[in-house]
Amino acid sequence: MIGLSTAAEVRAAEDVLLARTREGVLMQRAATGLAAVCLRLLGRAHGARVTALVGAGNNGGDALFAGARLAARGARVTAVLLDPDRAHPAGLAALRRAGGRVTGPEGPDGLDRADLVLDGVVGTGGRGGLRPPAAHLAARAAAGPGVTVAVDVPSGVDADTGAVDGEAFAALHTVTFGAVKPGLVVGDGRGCAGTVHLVDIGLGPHLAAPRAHQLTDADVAAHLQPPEPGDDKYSRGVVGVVAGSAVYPGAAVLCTGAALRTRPGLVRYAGTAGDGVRAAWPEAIVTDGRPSDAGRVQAWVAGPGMGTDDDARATLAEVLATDLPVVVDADALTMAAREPDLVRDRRAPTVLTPHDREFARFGVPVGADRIGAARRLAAELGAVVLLKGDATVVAGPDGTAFVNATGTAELATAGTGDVLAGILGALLATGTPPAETAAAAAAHLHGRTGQLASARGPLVASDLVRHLPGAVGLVRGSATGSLRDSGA
Ligand SMILES: NC(=O)C1=CN([C@@H]2O[C@H](COP(=O)(O)OP(=O)(O)OC[C@H]3O[C@@H](n4cnc5c(N)ncnc54)[C@H](O)[C@@H]3O)[C@@H](O)[C@H]2O)[C@@H](O)CC1
Ligand SMILES: Nc1ncnc2c1ncn2[C@@H]1O[C@H](COP(=O)(O)OP(=O)(O)O)[C@@H](O)[C@H]1O
Ligand SMILES: [K+]
Repeated sequence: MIGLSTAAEVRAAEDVLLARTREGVLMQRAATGLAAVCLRLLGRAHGARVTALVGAGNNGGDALFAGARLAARGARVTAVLLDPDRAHPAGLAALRRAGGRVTGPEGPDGLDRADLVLDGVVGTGGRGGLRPPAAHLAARAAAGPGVTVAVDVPSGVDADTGAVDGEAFAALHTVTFGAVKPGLVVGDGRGCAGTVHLVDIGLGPHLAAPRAHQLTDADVAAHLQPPEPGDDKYSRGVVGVVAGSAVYPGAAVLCTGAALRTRPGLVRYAGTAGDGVRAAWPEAIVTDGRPSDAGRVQAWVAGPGMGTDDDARATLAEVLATDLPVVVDADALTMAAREPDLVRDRRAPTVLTPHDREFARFGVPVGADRIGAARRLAAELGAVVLLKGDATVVAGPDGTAFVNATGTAELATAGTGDVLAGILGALLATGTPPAETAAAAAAHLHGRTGQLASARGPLVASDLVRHLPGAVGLVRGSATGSLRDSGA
């Protein structure tokens, strides 16, 4: 798991370490790591043109020291000081000693010819969007030829939430120190950060346990283990699906198929799309009756394509009245938003899977802080909230959060959400991981499946179902690979 630490958590750990190390040691560690990534990106130092945008705080200090290291190896470095009187004095002296050039915000900045642009305007000390001279330089850097590299956090991005209030630096790479900040992987900040490189500056032992994480293939593989000799179809988790309708059988077919393809134990379907499900998935056990006619299950998936009429409402209420985990998706979300007590009164885990418009039906729009929004609704309803999007966020009622690290924009097509609901049902039915972890694992697997299914071109939702076994194998396989890589 990759921990996501807030700016305050990083600062607290830095304070402990600063008191125990010689002055400037942490900044040197940061600048050394930063310069090493820049060298890798440049491929050579000698003759490379580097422009560093330098603000008045320690973030600017990192950029100046890294610039000094690059200049010492023969790079032609220009530091653009946004506030010349307040630039980090030791960093500035180091850059000058190494032969770097220094100019002001209106001076010859070299942005039109740079091979690499360092953004050291602001880091974790930043508030709000970039102000005029910095905003103008950031826009020129984005339009210019240089590889854009943000120091710690792209300037203008809120490190904790990923919110961008106004202008921000658009980086192709972000070199971040001590811990990955949530704002680099979620919301608008994710788009500004590009590829994130983590530099270890020794904060690890002093960091508070993070309240947000990203799962890796290895984490998810632990929930996708192959069956053992003693397993039977029941022990692998029995999923119940209430979805689709006679008019719209597609959602039921996709959801049932996804549950079967994730963990082929047993899937029971109850509803009015039974004929479609029977035709597509002879493996499923289908009843045209109510959920209580379906037989015993270990988790329910409710909602995709089921409608919101009185009959659908009664079906949803029946499922929610059980003491089993329930995925509340699509039409079931619309009904739950009308009657939140249906969810609030439950004791068994409930996972709500809204996209932004469905989320807003619960009263407040998502806004720029996606983790905060998911946490708020999760706490209010005592449920797990899986907020779909470019980087899907999962939050539990206790504030535990996950940001998904897999996926592709090719998933923005009808029916892919129905597939996610089916995957999630399959993972919940075994009852082993906590519901928020199961939800995060489902989002991870769904994203990997999207990547696999779109490797050669656009995907439709049924392609996802077809590629699920391959994606499960891929996640299991790369987990084994990463264990080997680490020498375990
Ligand atoms: N504390 C430490 O020991 C370490 C800090 N490090 C670096 O220090 C950074 C934090 O440094 P600081 O706390 O000095 O703060 P920053 O350097 O992030 O920002 C503070 C400065 O930015 C200005 N500013 C704030 N918002 C702005 C905006 N929207 N537009 C333009 N200017 C704005 C402020 O007026 C202030 O001068 C980290 O992000 C990291 O890069 C690293 O060197 C590692 C060690
Ligand atoms: N731009 C995007 N980038 C990555 N994933 C996306 C993007 N847009 C949508 N997705 C993913 O695709 C799925 C869409 O689900 P949903 O909106 O419920 O679709 P539907 O209701 O048609 O099934 C979600 O898992 C979401 O995270
Ligand atoms: K920065």
